[in-house]
Amino acid sequence: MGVVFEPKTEENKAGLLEEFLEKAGGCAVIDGGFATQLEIHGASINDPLWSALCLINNPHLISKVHLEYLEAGADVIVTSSYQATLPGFISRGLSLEQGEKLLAKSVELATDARDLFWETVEKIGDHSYNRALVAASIGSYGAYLADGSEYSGYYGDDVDLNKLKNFHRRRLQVLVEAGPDLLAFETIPNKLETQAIVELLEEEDVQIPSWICFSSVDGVNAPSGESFADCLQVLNTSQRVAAVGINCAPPQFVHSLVQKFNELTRKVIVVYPNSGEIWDGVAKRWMPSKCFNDDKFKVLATRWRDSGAKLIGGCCRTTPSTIRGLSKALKQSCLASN
Ligand SMILES: C[S+](C)CC[C@H](N)C(=O)O
Ligand SMILES: N[C@@H](CCS)C(=O)O
Ligand SMILES: [Zn+2]
Repeated sequence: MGVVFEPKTEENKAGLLEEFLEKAGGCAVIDGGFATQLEIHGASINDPLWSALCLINNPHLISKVHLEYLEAGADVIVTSSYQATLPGFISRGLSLEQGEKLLAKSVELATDARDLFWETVEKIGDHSYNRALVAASIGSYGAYLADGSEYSGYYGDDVDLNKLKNFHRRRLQVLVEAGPDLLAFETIPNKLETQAIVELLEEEDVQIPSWICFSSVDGVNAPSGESFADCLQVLNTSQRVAAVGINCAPPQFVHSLVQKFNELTRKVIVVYPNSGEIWDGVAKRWMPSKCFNDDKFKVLATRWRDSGAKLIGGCCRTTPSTIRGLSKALKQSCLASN
């Protein structure tokens, strides 16, 4: 029988992630590529809103994908809000209020799927699932720009700390209000945005634990070329950041980055790389590169776990099948080491 995790009150949310990990046996599984699985089901997301387009025109598909990842063994599911932004929705002719409702809906779709799935498996009795946590996705400013800059870290000379804080503020408030268990800042590419997030979490007195994940294109530094030592120094000062790591970078970079992060932080380390394909921000498609199939991904994942990562999943171009294999491998290795 898996872990049943009691909902937390405002005052004791801070330790939620650590407690969850402990009860789950030391490591937990995150879901896989969300937009990828929407596309596999036929969603057309070649749009400035990318996967968030489905919040407008296909919310049922979002629920279906959440359920598929839960069934595959995800302990944490990430909402469909990666590229859901208020300016993005407004530029499609939606009102501010409609945009805010869509953001809240992204959390509601995930929590409803989690609750429905849990109700179903509880009836089975003997199962190995944990009651999943819902992490609200907050994509970087570069994701909103839809120009590939989440992989370059170059936002232009007119983008300063205040502009980034103002970009993130209202969406953060609305997502927090919707009541997810965690906040997942994804594909952060530079130190300036890291600073903006840390300051914003403080200014908004956010009680929900966050993870902050960077992309990486060289396997050594943040995409901007700034060192992870510099970026993590900013994060280490924040009590509100529970976990730090890497998402949507190629799998072959992850092992050495986990080792590096072990030296740079005492926070939980989270990794969910993509399949190894490279995003072409101009052509807006994934280019084949050193791709990792599910079997290779699974083997690497146990290595990431052995080197200290405690939250492990997949990002773009990974699927429920990737997560199923990874979940089996990690849960076996968690049990073996406990
Ligand atoms: C994680 S990337 C593949 C998301 C899509 C990108 N921000 C774009 O809109 O082009
Ligand atoms: N949570 C997002 C991240 C894109 S990089 C997704 O899986 O689609
Ligand atoms: Zn990704």
